[in-house]
Amino acid sequence: MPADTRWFSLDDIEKAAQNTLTKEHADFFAGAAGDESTLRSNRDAFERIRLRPRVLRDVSSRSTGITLLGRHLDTPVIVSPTAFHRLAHPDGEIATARAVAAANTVMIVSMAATTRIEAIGEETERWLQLYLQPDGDFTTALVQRAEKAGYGALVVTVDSPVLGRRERDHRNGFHDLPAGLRCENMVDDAGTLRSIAMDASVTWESVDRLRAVTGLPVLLKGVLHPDDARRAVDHGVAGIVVSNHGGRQLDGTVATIDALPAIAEAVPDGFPLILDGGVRRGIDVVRALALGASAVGIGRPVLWGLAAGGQDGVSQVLDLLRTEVDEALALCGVSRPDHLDPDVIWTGPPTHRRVPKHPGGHP
Ligand SMILES: Cc1cc2nc3c(=O)[nH]c(=O)nc-3n(C[C@H](O)[C@H](O)[C@H](O)COP(=O)(O)O)c2cc1C
Ligand SMILES: O=C(O)C(=O)c1ccccc1
Repeated sequence: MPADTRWFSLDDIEKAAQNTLTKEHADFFAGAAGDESTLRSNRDAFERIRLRPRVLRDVSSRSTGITLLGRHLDTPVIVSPTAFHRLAHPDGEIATARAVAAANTVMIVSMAATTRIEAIGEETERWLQLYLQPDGDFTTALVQRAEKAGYGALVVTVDSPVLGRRERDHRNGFHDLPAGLRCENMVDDAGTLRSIAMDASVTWESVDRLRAVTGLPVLLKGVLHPDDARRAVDHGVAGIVVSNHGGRQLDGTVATIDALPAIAEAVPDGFPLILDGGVRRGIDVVRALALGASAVGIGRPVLWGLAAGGQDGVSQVLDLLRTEVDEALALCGVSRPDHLDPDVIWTGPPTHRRVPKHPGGHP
């Protein structure tokens, strides 16, 4: 990275990342399923929600810290699980974990990581994302490794009975990792590399079976329906990630920020709810927390940070967002994330018409 490069927004970092990636890898990171309409609506829905700040409230003493699953974090932004970090940068998941440790937040490590889970940031609070495999013994063995390595929770992705059709990848013929990279945690005891199966037969009983073999808290990722959120609570789940997988699974799903209020209504007060999908600004974090999220996750911006600048790039992504959250809180007249509530959201008639950004992003 040239020393004079300065990034002022996640948008800048996305642009910088594009210059370091091949088209097929950039498309793999950026792309989504079908017409990519969910990918766009995650952003549009945030923009539609307008804020109604309060004034004259002495916000000179502020914090962006939160408590999530009993841990204090310095920022309400955590890292959602994304595959293949070494495709973005040679330091891969290890660089991400170091940046996450420096920001004192949580990294959800993907089952499709290109680094062994034991080698990823012992200094970091990390949770392991799982696709429940048809071979339950394989899943259990991986869970035991995560326990031994000090992972703090398991995050089961439940929006993927089959993989979404990402047409960019099909057009580009992107099906495999390049030579030298592989899903390191899919190597079994016999040394054989397995592929990650999307198991269409998983049910609530599969979640119960996982809970029975681990003492770790289990969260579900990919819930959009309030009845599923209620059911998750009934099944003893420790938290929910309200997610549409960044639009990469079922195209046409509701934007996550639009799905959130009904889910927040369905679960007990204080139940951990993490929202991801389209979070790009501090004001998006404020919108999500005001509407009932305990924290938010970011997916693609972490990959852009990695691609643009390795560990330092991911640090810049997390630092920019934390700074923006702090400023947005102040400007809303709120001194801490847990003081946000729906009162800060405009509920009158729509006031916003989406205006395309000026080409290049500058007026
Ligand atoms: C390149 C890429 C890989 C992903 N890999 C996984 C994965 O392995 N497991 C998973 O549960 N979600 C995965 N996701 C979804 C993210 O966890 C997250 O839900 C989504 O990216 C959030 O939206 P955002 O990218 O707009 O922030 C992936 C997303 C992207 C963009
Ligand atoms: O979940 C995803 O979106 C994803 O891209 C992925 C990639 C490889 C294995 C599993 C999931």
